[in-house]
Parts: sequence; structure tokens; C-alpha cells
Amino acid sequence: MPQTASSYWDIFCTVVDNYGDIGVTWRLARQLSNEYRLPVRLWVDDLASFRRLCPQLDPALAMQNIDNVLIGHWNAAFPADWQPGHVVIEAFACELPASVQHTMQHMAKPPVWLNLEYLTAESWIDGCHGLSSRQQHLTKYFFFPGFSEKSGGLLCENNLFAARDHWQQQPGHRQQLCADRGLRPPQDNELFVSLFIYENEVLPTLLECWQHSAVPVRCLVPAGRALNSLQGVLPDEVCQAGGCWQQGALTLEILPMTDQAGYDQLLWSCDFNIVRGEDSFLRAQWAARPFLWHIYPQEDEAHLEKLQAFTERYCRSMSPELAAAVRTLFMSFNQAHRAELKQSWFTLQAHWQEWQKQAQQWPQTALAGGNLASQLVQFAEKQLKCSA
Ligand SMILES: Cc1cn([C@H]2C[C@H](O)[C@@H](COP(=O)(O)OP(=O)(O)O[C@H]3O[C@@H](C)[C@H](O)[C@@H](O)[C@H]3O)O2)c(=O)[nH]c1=O
Repeated sequence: MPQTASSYWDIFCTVVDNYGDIGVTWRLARQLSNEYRLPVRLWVDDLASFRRLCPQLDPALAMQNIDNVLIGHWNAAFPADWQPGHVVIEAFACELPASVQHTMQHMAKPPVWLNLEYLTAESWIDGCHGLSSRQQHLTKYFFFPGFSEKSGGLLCENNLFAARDHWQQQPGHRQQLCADRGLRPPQDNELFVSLFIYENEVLPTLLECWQHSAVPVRCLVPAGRALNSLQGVLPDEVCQAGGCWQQGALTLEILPMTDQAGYDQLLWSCDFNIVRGEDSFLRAQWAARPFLWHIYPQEDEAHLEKLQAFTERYCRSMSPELAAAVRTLFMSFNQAHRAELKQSWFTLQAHWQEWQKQAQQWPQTALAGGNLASQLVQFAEKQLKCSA
């Protein structure tokens, strides 16, 4: 059905660095379109980065339709007379084009204007979620994703857990993943690990632990920043997609990046996932397997409070021994404390089954604030009704 300009949801995203901003908005755009049947336009300033997660995207096009989302290149040629739809989301405080703000100020019925914030488990967001700020004639609302009942909830497709369960119930899927990516078939008792992180000086310590592991460890590394921490550990020719390195019980293989669906399948296939940022952090939780978070480092160390707030929540229903070891693992990996990291990894081996069980239950607990897309739709509908 043809859409009128006013029926669109417009999402604006600037790619600050890495892939998290576009990763989150791309998932949200598809969910709003495919599950809620909303016409969605996603405006992105850096299509080359976007293409890393969405290989069918053509960075040369000003406008294209993929997965029922209209994707627009947000660049200097953004049309000054462009008309926004009835909901406008600016992701992560990216500033809307001045011409768009100007148009919105002069509309008889301006759109519902929302700023989608970064995800955090910190409790202060409970008092801020949904607050508004007056911007001349317009109102902007602040939407906070989170783990609590008072937050805006978490990004999670409605069919995700069923798809994950279907994948994980059949060992053939791990074999298929290895075959599709040109990897050696899985061995019995092998611990599969995925590793998608920033530079981290204690990464070699973790690799050492795995080299001396009692079970074989297969570490799958999507090519990227983690490899900068392995210079001097891995021979140069290994440090690229297709590279493979074996030492003691550890086999490390470097993979090319795939689209998000392929990355989700990698997480579902692994026994332990090491992730970063915001989106892979959440997807590892949805994989329902033990995981470790390399949080995005901030200059004033604010990330450590964020990390602590998450581990406090995540470990709440664990036994004291498991909780202490998980907290130490997360903190020592992010603070580069070698000895604690090593110790916590060994301690966790004795509590692995409990951690696996906890990881299976965690997604339901994490979703106390509900599903972010559905919360957004309800929130926008309420504001639209109020302004009618
Ligand atoms: C490894 C891999 C990742 N991905 C996707 C998953 C995610 O959507 C995306 C990675 O995003 P993140 O995990 O959030 O990590 P990131 O480090 O790339 O992004 C970060 O950017 C900073 C600017 C923000 O402040 C952080 O909060 C965070 O968003 O890449 C693939 O699609 N295929 C792959 O093969």
C-alpha cells in the first residue's frame, strides 16, 4: 500500500564509531516494520559502515528498500523541503538536521519526537524514562532502554527465542555453521567461544588459560579490533579472516564479519560469548549462554559504574560463589587485572553448569521492562492521541 509522508516513522542515526548505533537502529527499524507493520525510514550518515552488517546495502544509493525498511543516506544533500513522518526518533542524541527541526517547529501537527538513549542497567534511568524537554514549540521525549519495570525495555524480536531454541536444540546447526564458514567440524567436548571485543591487554591471559584447558577450546574471532591485542601473540599471517592458530588445547580461527542474523547464529552456536558495546552485549544475553562483556570504555571511567550496575542485576539470583566469580571475571577483564582474571576463569569451571542454567533463565528476568519496540509503539500512540 503506498504510504503518505505523514504515516512514516523516521529514525535518524549517526555512526559515531564502531557498529553499535547502526546495529541497534537497524534491528529496531526492521522490527517496527515487520512486526508492527509500520512504514519506517532509516536515515544513516555512514552507509559504508552500515554495509558491514548488511552486505546487500549499496552505499552509492541515496535511497533503497531492504527488508521493508526505506534506507536513506543522510548527507549534505538531505533535502531542505523534506517532510517528516508522524514519529521521529533521533538515536543516541544524534542531532536532527537543522532543516528538519525548522520544518517540525512550523508544522500545525508536529511529529512525536523521541530521543532513544543508550542502554544501561543503572537505576537512575527509572526516573528519567519518558521525561520530556520543551524545544521552542516542540516537545522531545527521552526513551531509556533498560532492565527494570520502569524502563523502556529491551530490543528483542517476538520470534527470537523460538528461533534460538530451534537452532540450539539441534547439534547439527553448529556443524552447519562450521561447514558454511569453512571451519573444521566441531570435535567432541570442544568448548566453543566467540570473541568480539575492543583492544584489551589481558586478552593474551585468557588465551593462555585456554591453551592449558582440560577440554579443547575453539575460539572464533570475527576480524576486527580484538586482533590489535594479539600482535606478537599470533603470527602476522594469521591476523586476518581465514587465519587459524593452534597452541595447546586452543584453536583460534578468524572469521569475516557477517550480517546480524549470521552473528546471532554464531552466538547461539557457542558455549561462551565475549561481546562488547550495546547490541552484541544484548544478543549474547538472548543467546542464553554464559558470556563476558567488554564494555565500551569512556574517558571518565563512567563505564565501570555501568558495568557494576549490570553485574549487580545479572548476578542477583546466582549462588554467592558463582556471583563472586562472574563479577570478578567481568571487572578484571575490563580493568586489565591479570591475576584476578585467571583466577575467576578457573573458579568458574567448577560452577559452569549453574552458570549455564542461570543464563537460560536470564532473558525472562532481563525483560522485566518488556519489549522496547512494543513500548515505543505504545508510547508514541499515546502522545499522538494526546495531541489529536
Ligand atoms: C561481529 C559482528 C557484529 N555484528 C553486529 C552486531 C552489532 O549489531 C554490531 C556491533 O555493535 P555493538 O555490539 O554495540 O558494539 P560496537 O562497539 O560496535 O558499538 C558501540 O559503539 C559505540 C559508539 C557505542 O557507544 C557503544 O555503546 C556501542 O554501541 O555489529 C554483525 O552484524 N556481524 C558480525 O560479524
